Amino acid sequence: NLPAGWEKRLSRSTGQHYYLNIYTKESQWDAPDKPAEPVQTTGPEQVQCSHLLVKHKESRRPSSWREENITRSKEDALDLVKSYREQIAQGKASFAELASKYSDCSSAKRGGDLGPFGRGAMQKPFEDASFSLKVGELSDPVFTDSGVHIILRTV
Ligand SMILES: N=C(N)NCCC[C@H](NC(=O)[C@@H]1CCC/C1=C/[C@H](COP(=O)(O)O)NC=O)C(N)=O
Repeated sequence: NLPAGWEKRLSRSTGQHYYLNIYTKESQWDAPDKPAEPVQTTGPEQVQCSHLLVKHKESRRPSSWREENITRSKEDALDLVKSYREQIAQGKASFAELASKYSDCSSAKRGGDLGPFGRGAMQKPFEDASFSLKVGELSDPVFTDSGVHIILRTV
């Protein structure tokens, strides 16, 4: 029978069976004769990201250079972050421009730049999002105890 790490599939177009390597997602017509190996992808040691943080009343520190006492709801923070993301994605504003104006993090002064960081530096949801972005990619909204972020991986 089938070696480990493979799945037998039926090709709808040809009616033939093919074999899918569940790790690499590659497929082949002939039956595999040895187990498929999990691929070890470690990813980068460090990344550099900028972020735009919108805090809300449940943030771990509901205060920032912009606003002494932040009282907006988490939903309102998410709506704001989505609107900023839309403006950036549509090329209506640059990430750095909006981060410097609206980010509730002190990194706003640097267009949102956090500098290079490795795993273990940032809160886990932020780290996981940052390390899964390609260089130049803009994240979807990310929630941490600090608030709601969008993240741009720059290096
Ligand atoms: N290594 C660098 N450059 N600085 C140390 C970062 C420490 C780290 N910070 C975060 O995880 C939050 C979320 C992502 C960015 C970030 C920035 C926070 C957000 O604002 P706050 O909730 O703190 O008021 N402001 C600064 O720390 C942490 N482990 O708490």
